[in-house]
Amino acid sequence: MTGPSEAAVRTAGLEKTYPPSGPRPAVPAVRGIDLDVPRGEFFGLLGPNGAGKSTTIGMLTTLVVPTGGSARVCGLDVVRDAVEIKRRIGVVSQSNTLDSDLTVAENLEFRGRYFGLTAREARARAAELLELFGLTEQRGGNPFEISGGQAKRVMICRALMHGPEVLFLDEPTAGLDPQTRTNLWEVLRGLQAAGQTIVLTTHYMEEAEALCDRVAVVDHGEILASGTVDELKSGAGADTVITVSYDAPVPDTIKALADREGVGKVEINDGQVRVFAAEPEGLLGELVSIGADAGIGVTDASQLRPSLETVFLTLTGRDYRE
Ligand SMILES: Nc1ncnc2c1ncn2[C@@H]1O[C@H](COP(=O)(O)OP(=O)(O)OP(=O)(O)O)[C@@H](O)[C@H]1O
Repeated sequence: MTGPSEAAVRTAGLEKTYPPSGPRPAVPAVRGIDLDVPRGEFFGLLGPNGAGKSTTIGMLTTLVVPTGGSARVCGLDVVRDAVEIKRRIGVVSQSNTLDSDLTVAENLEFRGRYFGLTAREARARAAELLELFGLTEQRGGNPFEISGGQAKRVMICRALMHGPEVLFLDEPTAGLDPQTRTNLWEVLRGLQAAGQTIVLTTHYMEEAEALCDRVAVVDHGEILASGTVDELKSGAGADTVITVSYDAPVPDTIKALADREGVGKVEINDGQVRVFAAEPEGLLGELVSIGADAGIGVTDASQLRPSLETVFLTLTGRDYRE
């Protein structure tokens, strides 16, 4: 039933609606998503807080029961074959779930024993992973007395103890400082280069751009777009986004910019104008002069080069805020 040719993850119309609780109505957190992640891929679910990423990963890792659609991981059904899936995957959650009663190395060895390694095998595997992740010095330490980045690396080691086919990471670098974040990116790149299939969630655009072969942009429980970062950038049509805020309502002449070659669309919202353009040269200056001619001042201006951020803006019309 399962084999190397099976996709690592495949979902069809996957849904989760949390039931109502007291005065709170039901929450449709995930509203029919289709994913197809081949083995060996580094796949990212990217979206703002509350988009439904954790709920999706919760269903894929069998912790959250879907209310609709289907999901298969390593060819197995997340509801029917939950026990077998747990043996095949590694999961790294957002918060530190290491056991404070055990040392760093014991946390790993304990996990190895749980998955059927002998004591000797578990010790050897733990030592090997700690070495690989530059954690040998911390092996005897308490997992709550090491840095956040080190604790995250220990959690990744623990998730790798039984050689999982797919590694799931929920917001692996949330709360880490930029230097620690890029160090962790290196670790994850190394894992993928060694053949590990990785699925991560992130709300950091640059993280998805830096790591993922393919990305699904999620918002309000739905996939807005998916593909490689380059496909998304060209597919969404937002090459460069210029945003200018004025101190008064803008003149109608600004709308005429939309007729210009190389300009996709012009959005006007109160005193803010946003121009989506494939050929942005000179546009920013022009937006400032149009304001000056009409006697209104510019309070803020920015020009975003093509990125996942501009893709999000194009797809949702909203700023992507971390
Ligand atoms: N156990 C739960 N019961 C009810 N609602 C929930 C539950 N878990 C999540 N939600 C709601 O479901 C929606 C999606 O949440 P989810 O945590 O999946 O999003 P997310 O994209 O992972 O965001 P974050 O990164 O902030 O966790 C949100 O509106 C959230 O409040």
